[in-house]
Amino acid sequence: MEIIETTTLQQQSMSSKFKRICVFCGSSQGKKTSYQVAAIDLGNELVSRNIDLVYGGGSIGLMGLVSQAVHDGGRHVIGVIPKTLMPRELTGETVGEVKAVADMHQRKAEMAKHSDAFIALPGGYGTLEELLEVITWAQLGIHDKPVISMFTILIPCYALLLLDCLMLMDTTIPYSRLLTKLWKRDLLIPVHATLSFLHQQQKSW
Ligand SMILES: CC(C)=CCNc1ncnc2c1ncn2[C@@H]1O[C@H](COP(=O)(O)O)[C@@H](O)[C@H]1O
Repeated sequence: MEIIETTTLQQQSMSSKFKRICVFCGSSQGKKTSYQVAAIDLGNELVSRNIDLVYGGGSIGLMGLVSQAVHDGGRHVIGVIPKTLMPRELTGETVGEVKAVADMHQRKAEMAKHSDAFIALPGGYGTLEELLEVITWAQLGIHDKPVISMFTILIPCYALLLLDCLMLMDTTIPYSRLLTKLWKRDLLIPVHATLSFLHQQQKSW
């Protein structure tokens, strides 16, 4: 305990259980520059903690920003991309390693297989779908990896409204019970605090 408290951030990252994190995020950059800043910050934070990136491949939107930041920082990037989306006009250039998969289902499975944790940044239908899928898999016990939704942190009203509706309907397990590991309510937390939280929690995973 003593040792952990006095350990520097760098030492902590060396001993981090999280070697690779999957980031779900928009294929567009979004309206607010704060989303773009968050994507670049997240990429830089992964680099500073010696964590590699798994993502959906391509250089478009927030996906492009986070992957470029991780790649520029010298960490390994794995882009998992369905063959049908591979034409450059759809996705742009992919940095790092490209894993070609048959379809979207295989993509999600592959992304999950290679990752120790999941973080969602703002995005559209695709991001929301990916986020909900990994939450659902956790609920079913298919994996026991942390899921952090910066989607709901950065877009609190709409995303939380949707999830809160499900809870009001009592059709889903409340977040707090679903995954004590799933962090949701702390709004406006900067990216580095999100990663620090993940580090603090890592013993429970
Ligand atoms: C045909 C077309 C419009 C391609 C756009 N290009 C794309 N290239 C790669 N992955 C994507 C693309 N569009 C959506 N995705 C997937 O859906 C997520 C983002 O979708 P969205 O922008 O949130 O909804 C990404 O994490 C990625 O897994």
